[in-house]
Amino acid sequence: MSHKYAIGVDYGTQSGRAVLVDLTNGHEVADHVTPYPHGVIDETLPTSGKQLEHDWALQHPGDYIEVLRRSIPAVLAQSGVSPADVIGLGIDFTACTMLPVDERGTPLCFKPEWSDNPHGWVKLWKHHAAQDEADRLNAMAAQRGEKFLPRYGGKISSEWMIAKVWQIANEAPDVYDASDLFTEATDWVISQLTGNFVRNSCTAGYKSIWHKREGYPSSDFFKALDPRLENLTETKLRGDIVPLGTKAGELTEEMAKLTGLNAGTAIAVGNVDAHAAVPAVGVVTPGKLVMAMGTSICHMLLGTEEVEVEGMCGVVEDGIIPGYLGYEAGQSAVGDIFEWFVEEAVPAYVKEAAGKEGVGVHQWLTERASAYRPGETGLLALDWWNGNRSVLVDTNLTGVIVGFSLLTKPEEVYRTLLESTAFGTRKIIDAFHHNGVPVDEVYACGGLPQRNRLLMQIYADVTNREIKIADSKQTPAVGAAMFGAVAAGSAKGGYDSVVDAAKAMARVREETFKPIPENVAIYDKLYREYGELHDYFGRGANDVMKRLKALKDETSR
Ligand SMILES: Nc1ncnc2c1ncn2[C@@H]1O[C@H](COP(=O)(O)OP(=O)(O)O)[C@@H](O)[C@H]1O
Ligand SMILES: O=C(CO)[C@H](O)[C@H](O)COP(=O)(O)O
Repeated sequence: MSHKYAIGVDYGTQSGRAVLVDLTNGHEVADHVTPYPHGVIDETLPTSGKQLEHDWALQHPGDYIEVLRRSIPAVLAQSGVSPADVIGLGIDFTACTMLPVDERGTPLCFKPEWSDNPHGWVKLWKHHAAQDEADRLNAMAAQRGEKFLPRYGGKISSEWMIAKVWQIANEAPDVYDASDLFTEATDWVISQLTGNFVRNSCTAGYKSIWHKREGYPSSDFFKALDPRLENLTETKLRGDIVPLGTKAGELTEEMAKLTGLNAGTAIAVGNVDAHAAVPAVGVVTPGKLVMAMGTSICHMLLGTEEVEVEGMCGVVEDGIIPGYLGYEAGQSAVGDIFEWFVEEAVPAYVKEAAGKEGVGVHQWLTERASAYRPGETGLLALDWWNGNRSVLVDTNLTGVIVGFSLLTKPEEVYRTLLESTAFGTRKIIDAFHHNGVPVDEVYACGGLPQRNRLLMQIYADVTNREIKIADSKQTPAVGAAMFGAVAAGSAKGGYDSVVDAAKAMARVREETFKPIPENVAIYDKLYREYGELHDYFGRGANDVMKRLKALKDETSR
């Protein structure tokens, strides 16, 4: 049998990337990135220029197809691999990134009657405008003692499906009525590739409160939330829910023309970006935390028992690797915080100096920030620029920096922001480790470990753990390709399980980041201070962040 390949497509926040992977060794033969033509839509609708409210984040579903149209032919051309040797394709996506579609699977925003209604569009994972609905859902679930709540760390996030669907029902009942299905974008793209609509158990479990043994919450619960939602799960959330690695179907003739692949190529069911990354770094057993580090961080961990951990995003049986409980936690802004600083808060002289030296602003700041020892800036920050997604689970929390003086330099602030995200990660690691889900090893993948060594050293020092780095530029995409190979199966030159695929294809670099004992000691002290601030602002001692946000909403209305 000739050499076989699979393609993985990773749909990130700002772009989609395709990787063509050699199935014998996981080698990335070719990759190609397509920035979304419409990017993240958070100010105005591209159709009419209609203004969006605060906390909205939308996407254009056509951009997802554009990624297939541009990036798949590009990797085929770059590699020279024959489409006949590409036996499978898998995708992974941000989540919960959801959209309403009609009976034919057409996104409502493609239809003239809905294109000017923001609720007809894709709500991106970081759309945070359904916080009211999430709060009411959590209060009702707690009051009724719903068994599902502890599985999600005690709180369902406003980023997830039910809060987003309920927001649509509340703010745009006509869109709600016109929607035949609400679907994760990952399942929608797969339905476009294969002509079959199936839901994957990963997003259903983590984002739509579905449980392998118990199914969705009861219709009584949904009725108590809102009578309109009573039959939601049998109607607008209907659809077979199938495990990761299942073959969703085969590439249609139409999509074969668009992508240059052969019709009939095996297509795996959709997956989530961070979850797909886990087998790609070779993690198929418990005790090993995988951090997918980019715009945000998702922390992924396998366990053998269902344990309740404060603020975790969720625990789902078979949610990452079949046979294990998959735990997820996360920080909703990490790279996004650094980007905010670079775009919005550095003085002009920094940009000029970086330009003169021919380096990016991140690199300029990082080089200077590296000259400081831990504690030397006198600064400490809370990493809540986009709310808090784990432990506190509250999108109404905001950022803080303490310790400014007239001598504070931009590179010190940048370093402090890097450190704040590492403290956020340590909170999550501690929550798991001290509650029965051990974290013995840490792995990192995603864009950040490739770009910023200082950041990775800080994470090793703050967590006091050695960090192994994925030997891949596009780890989730490689993971998605592995699932594509599993969908194809060994008879076609793929694999029969993702564990087999990981054994052959996963790769980490030889170089690791090891904690430096003197840094660990200082960061322990700073982490205690971080904990004080965290609890003071985050656990109700001082709700100033929420009052400011409410005032902002009131005055800008
Ligand atoms: N040198 C750098 N140091 C730290 N962060 C960086 C650097 N360069 C880019 N970033 C951040 O990386 C993030 C993008 O991460 P990436 O993994 O490529 O994307 P995504 O999260 O969409 O998958 C952006 O938020 C950006 O601010
Ligand atoms: O919550 C998620 C997964 O469960 C999001 O998909 C993720 O946080 C966004 O990913 P990225 O930072 O790579 O764009």
